[in-house]
Amino acid sequence: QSLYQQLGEQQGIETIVEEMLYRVGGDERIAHHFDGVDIMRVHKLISEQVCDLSGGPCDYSGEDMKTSHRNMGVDNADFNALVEHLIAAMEKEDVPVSAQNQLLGVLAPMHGDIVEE
Ligand code: HEM
Repeated sequence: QSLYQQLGEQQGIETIVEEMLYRVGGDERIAHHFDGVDIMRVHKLISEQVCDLSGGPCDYSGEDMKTSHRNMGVDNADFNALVEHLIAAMEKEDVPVSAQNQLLGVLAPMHGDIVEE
């Protein structure tokens, strides 16, 4: 089974990203970064990116990670907080731990482009 399939394909990925963003919005450590942001658009783009990276039939159409997070002042703790919410969302959707780790492994190299401090 491909990672895309283990994440529940398009529907599963959209649910996971929605759940993650919902938790991010309720986390006072990082919610302020999303003030004034079009969250539906970010939901669409992160879902598309995860679909693409996990081997699904999508082509990510957003900005690269360095451009889209520039001057945001995201630090290590912010990054870890978002990852924490992603893991919680995958747990909730019963994604197997090995698949969770595969997705985290694909996202980890983006750390350097997203974290600035
Ligand atoms: C693995 C970690 C992350 C991934 C995969 C990711 C992915 C993305 C993607 C795909 C977009 C849309 C790009 C575009 O606008 O074209 C985006 C935008 C955004 N991200 Fe992230 N992100 C990550 C971490 C973070 C963190 C830690 C924060 C802050 C706590 C953050 C805050 C934002 C904000 C505020 C936007 C909206 C920018 C705007 O529309 O002006 N991201 N992210």
